[in-house]
Amino acid sequence: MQKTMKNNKQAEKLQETVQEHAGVERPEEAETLIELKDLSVFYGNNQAVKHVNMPLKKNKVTAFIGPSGCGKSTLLRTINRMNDQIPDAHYGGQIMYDGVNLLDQRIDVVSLRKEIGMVFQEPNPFPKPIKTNITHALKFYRTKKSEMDDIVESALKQAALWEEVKNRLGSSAQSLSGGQQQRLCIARALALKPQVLLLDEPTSALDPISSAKVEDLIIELKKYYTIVIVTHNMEQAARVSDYTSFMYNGDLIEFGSTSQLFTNPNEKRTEDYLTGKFS
Ligand SMILES: Nc1ncnc2c1ncn2[C@@H]1O[C@H](COP(=O)(O)OP(=O)(O)OP(=O)(O)O)[C@@H](O)[C@H]1O
Repeated sequence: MQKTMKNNKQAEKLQETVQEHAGVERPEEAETLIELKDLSVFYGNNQAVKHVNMPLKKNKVTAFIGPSGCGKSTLLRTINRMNDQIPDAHYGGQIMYDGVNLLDQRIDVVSLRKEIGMVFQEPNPFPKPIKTNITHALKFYRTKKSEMDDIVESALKQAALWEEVKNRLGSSAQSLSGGQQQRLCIARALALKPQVLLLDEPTSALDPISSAKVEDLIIELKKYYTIVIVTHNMEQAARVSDYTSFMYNGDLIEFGSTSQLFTNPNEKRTEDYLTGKFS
């Protein structure tokens, strides 16, 4: 018999949000783009992620939630091998994408990061003109000069920033607001035509209005991209994600559709976290 979450204010609010926003699709009904298989991540002897099995669904938003230090960002950064930059980081298991294990040492990580782009917590545009922020990386991929303007316009339009910056593309990116800078960082990733966008707490440094714009953008972008987001904000996870993974102490405790996980979790620890019994 299914259990329902004991009522408290936080749980009730989350349930309302999820009912308003989330679809009812079940994981087995959606196409898997990336499969994490028995994935472990270590920093030296410290195992930050423990034997995680999880699908990432195509053209869906998956949220990673859980208390601080549970391994969300580590898991996210492993997907496009950003953790390779940490000297004693190492992995076990597989990340299967298009028949290839992304953890294979023969993988070209520069091409991988083009395919699987990342946006960080703090907006980090280059201290250069807005346009250069988009074109800079394109040069490494031999993009023709004649195509640059079209790519800049299309990336900024997709990131819902074009109207705000089209008349000042030569101005410094640092003249933009925090929220605009974050959308510029999203545009910079989109210009490389990725399949997947990894977002590491993309709104935590933003004011509520800018956060809402980025959330609207995420919902719009999933038509074209597969998105994974780490967030501490449960309301945000309930608003933007189709699937949610709850992590605790390096373990994946529960993965499911956001509507199921937020309204009817299978695991007691998920319920306790969602009802604020620990944070
Ligand atoms: N660069 C690093 N070197 C060594 N250990 C690290 C490093 N980054 C993270 N860790 C450790 O890995 C574990 C998981 O950290 P991680 O940042 O992935 O968790 P998180 O859930 O994203 O936390 P938060 O919500 O606070 O950002 C923690 O024990 C952390 O101390």
